[in-house]
Amino acid sequence: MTHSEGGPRAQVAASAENLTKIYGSGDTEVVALRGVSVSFAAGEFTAIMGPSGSGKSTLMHCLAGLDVATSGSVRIGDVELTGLSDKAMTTLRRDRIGFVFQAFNLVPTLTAAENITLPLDIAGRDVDKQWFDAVVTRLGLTDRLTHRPAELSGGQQQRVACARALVGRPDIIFGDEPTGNLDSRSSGEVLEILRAATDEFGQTVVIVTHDPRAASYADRVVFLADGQIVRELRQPRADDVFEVMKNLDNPVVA
Ligand SMILES: Nc1ncnc2c1ncn2[C@@H]1O[C@H](COP(=O)(O)OP(=O)(O)OP(=O)(O)O)[C@@H](O)[C@H]1O
Repeated sequence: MTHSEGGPRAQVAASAENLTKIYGSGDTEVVALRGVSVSFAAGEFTAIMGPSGSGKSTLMHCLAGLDVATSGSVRIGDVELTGLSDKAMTTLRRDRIGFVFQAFNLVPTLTAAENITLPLDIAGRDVDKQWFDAVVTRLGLTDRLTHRPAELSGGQQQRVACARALVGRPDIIFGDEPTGNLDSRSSGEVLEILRAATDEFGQTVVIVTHDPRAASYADRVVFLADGQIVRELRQPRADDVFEVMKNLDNPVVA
């Protein structure tokens, strides 16, 4: 098993090595990732930030097995994703990874409660009723459980997607702008529960965000610019994150 600096939290939940992603070819070629190497310690909450187009979503999608890199390798725990069959990949995603993406991907014909337990139902796993109640209560969804997505606000739909990612207690939760559509109160609730997922349940959380305040909930912020990791902050304060972002957005000033 791979270890980073040592200590009880040094187990690696996910990692990328020398990841390159090229979209298109010839005149339309876009190099989205240029040899990115990064690892995410188990039980840590990491935020990925960077200017628009810097490669954040591409990196997250490659890490989560939703997209395939042009070269380099990705591991979830000790499983190397390259070369996994579609079936093995689907099983790994289903059993070990939770997703909170901006496009909520809720099933319109199912109620909120049914959407939340859907991945567990598909996997034939039991729902831990106590944990389900705890998640739903903390996300303020208790009186919305019988509603269908169309009867919920955007923020409520996002919280249902968040509950769905948490309820199976996956090893690692990936969020692409999980608070992007939320007001500051809902946003705080989602971030608090992601924080609790790491602190209380030892899950690993990796989110992409543009919001320095959201990033300040993380243990670590990794900054991307032009497809490369250019900076990292530990125990980030929103002000410090904001300063780094300002300089990345205006590289001449940096
Ligand atoms: N499917 C695609 N085909 C071609 N180019 C793509 C594709 N997806 C992303 N890109 C390009 O790759 C680069 C990185 O995109 P990516 O979405 O990863 O950036 P991002 O940092 O997440 O941006 P944003 O903050 O605006 O969401 C951009 O130049 C983008 O235009």
